Amino acid sequence: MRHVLAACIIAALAAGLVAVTANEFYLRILFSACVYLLCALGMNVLLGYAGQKSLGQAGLFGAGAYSVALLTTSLDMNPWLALVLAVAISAVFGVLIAAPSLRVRGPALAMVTLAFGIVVEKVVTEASDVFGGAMGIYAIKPLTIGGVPLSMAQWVWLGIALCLGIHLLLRNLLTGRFGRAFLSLQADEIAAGAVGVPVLRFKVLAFVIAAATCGLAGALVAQQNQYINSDFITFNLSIFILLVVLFGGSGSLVGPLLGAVTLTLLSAVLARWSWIERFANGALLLFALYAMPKGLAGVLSGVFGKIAGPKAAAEIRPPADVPLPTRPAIVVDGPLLQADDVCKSYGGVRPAHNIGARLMPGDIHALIGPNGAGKSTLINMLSGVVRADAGRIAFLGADLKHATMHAICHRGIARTFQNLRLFRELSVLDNVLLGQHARMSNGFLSSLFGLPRARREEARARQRAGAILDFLGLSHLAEAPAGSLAYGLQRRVELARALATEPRLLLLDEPAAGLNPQETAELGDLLLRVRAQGITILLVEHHMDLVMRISDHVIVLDYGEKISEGTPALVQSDPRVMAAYLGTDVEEMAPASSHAVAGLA
Ligand SMILES: Nc1ncnc2c1ncn2[C@@H]1O[C@H](COP(=O)(O)OP(=O)(O)OP(=O)(O)O)[C@@H](O)[C@H]1O
Repeated sequence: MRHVLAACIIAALAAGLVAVTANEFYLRILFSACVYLLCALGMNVLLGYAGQKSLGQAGLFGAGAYSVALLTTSLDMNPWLALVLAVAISAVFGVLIAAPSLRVRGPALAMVTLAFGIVVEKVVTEASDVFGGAMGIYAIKPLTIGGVPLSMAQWVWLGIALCLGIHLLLRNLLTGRFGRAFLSLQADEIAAGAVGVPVLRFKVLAFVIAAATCGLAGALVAQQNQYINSDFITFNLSIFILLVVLFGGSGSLVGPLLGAVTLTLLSAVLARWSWIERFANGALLLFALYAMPKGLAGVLSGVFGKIAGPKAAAEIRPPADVPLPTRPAIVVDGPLLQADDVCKSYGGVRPAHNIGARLMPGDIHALIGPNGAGKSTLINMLSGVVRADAGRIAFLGADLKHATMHAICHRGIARTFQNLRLFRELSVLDNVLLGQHARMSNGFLSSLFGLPRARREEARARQRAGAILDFLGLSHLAEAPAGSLAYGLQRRVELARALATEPRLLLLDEPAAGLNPQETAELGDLLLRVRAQGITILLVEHHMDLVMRISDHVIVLDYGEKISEGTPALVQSDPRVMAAYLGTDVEEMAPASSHAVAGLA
């Protein structure tokens, strides 16, 4: 509520300023600040949260402006209705511009969106029959109240009200399930998919939000001026919108406001000298990128953070004996997961060849084998990170071969990664809450409007995340950035995140890698406690002492083929396993096999 109150006070002060300002020039500056703020609010979701770089926002601004122009001039539509439709049309363009983001990333995506902006600019310039070319479109209907066009002060009040409303709506969205999901895309798309975030859907959503606010800004400008031409839709505008977000602080809720107010005022001061204005904008962009990576908002929060003083160091706490939040128990008749004749090859390398496995519920299964045997590849196929070339993978009877990563997570398979894939910049709690993403049911609208359902789901997810952190002895570290922790703790946070998806099957890819003997022993105890909660585990591990101590069933791979499986004792006495580990023939190993394999531990 404090944030809402502060936003309302700022908006009321700005509105009050409008009431006492008769000067049209100042009112136009305030209106421009509102227009840029609208663009920046959506762009902040796209760039600051979802991490998608777009240089084509001018094209979306143009989509809104020309839509409202054509709807009110050619179709004589009511200006308010035209404004709403212009936003919807811009949102559709947002879907179009999002399409390339599903295939390309980083600078390549920036180039594609840049091309979109240039294409829009060229189309409206060249297609003079429709868009009026360089002459533009005149006599656009302005917004009216009771048939009377808005005065300049009323335009600014409308701009302030829209900025306030959209800011508060986006704040609802970004401080919960959706905001975390956007941030996870920016951090690591594979990890995001593994915790149940539908990566493609969320990318498109971020583009649509940015397109809608940019289109709204364009439509307002066209209606206020009652005129639009291609000079409004230049590459400079795209850069300026980007600069507003970066300079204000991308990924911060107040960043767009800080950026829009500062840069609009600066442009107004420098407007007389256009070459200085461009130079200043370029210099500020460089400055923002190099000296203030978190923008003005980052600088301010750094200053206030220092005044508040450093946080007290957290002491280590033992795990609590609390139950894990889990899915309702089901009776499984047969294996939980069954893989049959699964194959995978990369060119000449064949990490999986006709592999079959039956994972019985409630057991700890271990997948072992020498380096390069194909263990991670099998885990990747089971979790949807890579697709099997052939064979069948069935989980609780459903075929997983073509399922996406997030769908597999929704079904109840969670995983950790051989090389940690934490959301390093996010807190431990947010990492675990991301694990709850698939278990939350609040959709877009309930999150946007902060409806009771969204609040209930958030409270429930936080309570469950708290229980998981207690279970793993991490609750005292909840607010620490995950990337700041010691390696062993980071591994535990990744386990907590996987457990937060409330899996039926937990896939662990070398969870003891990099741990010291004491940490490895503690991990073993922890996994036994996880199994006791009814969660089946498949563990890839090189630490044979750990494998032999906790596993019920061991599968051995070598050169992409299953060479042995059974109880730890059975596998230990299998000469083929010893031969695979020592790189010798089976015949040579046979006499001394059981002693020798025991020696692996
Ligand atoms: N994306 C890929 N492209 C090409 N080759 C790959 C790819 N992924 C895995 N491989 C190859 O497949 C083989 C099996 O790799 P995988 O990582 O599954 O083995 P592993 O048993 O997990 O090994 P380690 O114990 O060393 O992690 C290796 O030769 C590896 O180089």
